[in-house]
Amino acid sequence: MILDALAPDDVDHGVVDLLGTWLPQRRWYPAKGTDARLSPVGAVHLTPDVRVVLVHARAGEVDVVLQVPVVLVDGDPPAGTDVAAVVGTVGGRTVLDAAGDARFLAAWLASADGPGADVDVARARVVTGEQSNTSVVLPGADGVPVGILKVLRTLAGGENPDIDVPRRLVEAGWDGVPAPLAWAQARWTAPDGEAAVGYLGVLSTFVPGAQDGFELACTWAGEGRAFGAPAAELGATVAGMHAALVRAFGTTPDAEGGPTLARALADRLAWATASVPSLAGYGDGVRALADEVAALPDTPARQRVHGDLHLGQVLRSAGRWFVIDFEGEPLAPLAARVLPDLALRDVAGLLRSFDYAAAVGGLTGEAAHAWTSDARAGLLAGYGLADDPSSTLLLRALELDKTLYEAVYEARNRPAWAPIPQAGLERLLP
Ligand SMILES: Nc1ncnc2c1ncn2[C@@H]1O[C@H](COP(=O)(O)OP(=O)(O)O)[C@@H](O)[C@H]1O
Ligand SMILES: O=P(O)(O)O[C@H]1O[C@H](CO)[C@@H](O[C@H]2O[C@H](CO)[C@@H](O)[C@H](O)[C@H]2O)[C@H](O)[C@H]1O
Repeated sequence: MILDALAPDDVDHGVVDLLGTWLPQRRWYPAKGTDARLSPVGAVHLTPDVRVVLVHARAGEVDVVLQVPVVLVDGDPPAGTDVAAVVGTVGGRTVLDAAGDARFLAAWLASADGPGADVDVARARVVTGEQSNTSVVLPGADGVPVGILKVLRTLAGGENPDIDVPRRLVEAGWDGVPAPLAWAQARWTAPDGEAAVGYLGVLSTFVPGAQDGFELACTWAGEGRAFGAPAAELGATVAGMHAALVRAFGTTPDAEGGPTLARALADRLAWATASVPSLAGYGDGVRALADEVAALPDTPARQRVHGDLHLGQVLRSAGRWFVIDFEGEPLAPLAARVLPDLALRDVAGLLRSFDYAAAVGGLTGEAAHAWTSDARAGLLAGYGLADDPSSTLLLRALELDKTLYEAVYEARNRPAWAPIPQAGLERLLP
């Protein structure tokens, strides 16, 4: 079922007036530090008291439709209401942030598609700490977590790889991804006046006792503990994911694979240099490697891939790996993120992560080299990568491509970590 957003009414306008001060305090708000213009584009009424207000936010380069679910209660907030959940008052009704509210969660589940799950919405717990969306853990009647609902904060019409790809992987019989249990889609009028249909969120199977792969690797690196064994298991998991992606989406032969990748590398260099001009110093090295790649007689067929695979996108639980977050590189346009690509791009992403884990774990010099070499060897062996010159060259080119992306990502988001991709560039282009 697709939920239709109604045209904004007085309540929606009143809610949006309150959001000017409330939104900038949310971790997921993408226009922090700006004086964004906010206007309602519509609202999905899940019940008379629960609605999802869709808000157009514009500030500089930011031009997005945000999802703000709210619950309206008559009069003052009920006793025991978390003050952080109170957005304000509209027409004598209190407006509450609904993300973790049982009334919203029950209404959402009742409107969603998919197999569903038996959960106790009264025991919901909002996950703190992540940034781009809001995740809510939903336990069963016994209090044991069953699912995790991701409320997407920035809405987009069309396919959403973070939901569509796991759905297709599960259909293809792969169990290395948390299975989507319920998903909700809405139809709204986009700010350009066109109708848009897109996902509001997804409830996925909760992975119990999950450890974030990056935190795990950093801890092991910090303890000087070799990561080769879990890395090998991760390699096997990624190989299984790639095989399932082929079953689900097929492959696209690419007779021009070498020149295509060489052009992509040159484009990446130009893109990265535009943001971080000092990267121009690596131009000759990048171009030389691109020339080698362009001359490759053939490359593997292209297929759907994860697209932004790194250790922060994998969870480890009871000796198994699970892959999450299939949305691709957040800095790339959606159209580019859903194109078939080289499966080795995902392997290269994980190789880069080992450099990060070693650095964040505090390893330097020979100790860092030994730790990453062991993890790299484990991953490649587990993945089953042929040890031939063509694969080695492709992998090096894809690692270089990712490292250029990371140099821009770190310059924009975490300048203190910029030395990590910088060291990667030195290693890849000696
Ligand atoms: N299926 C799951 N089971 C258990 N924990 C999960 C699951 N999916 C996500 N998480 C936890 O929630 C966090 C945020 O999930 P993620 O998909 O990365 O959200 P976002 O897109 O907002 O960054 C993850 O880092 C992980 O710790
Ligand atoms: O997780 P996202 O999809 O938001 O990906 C972005 O952020 C990542 C950082 O959170 C970034 O990953 C880089 O840092 C990781 C350590 O924090 C490291 O493990 C990765 O190898 C490294 O690329 C990712 O590039 C970016 O798209």
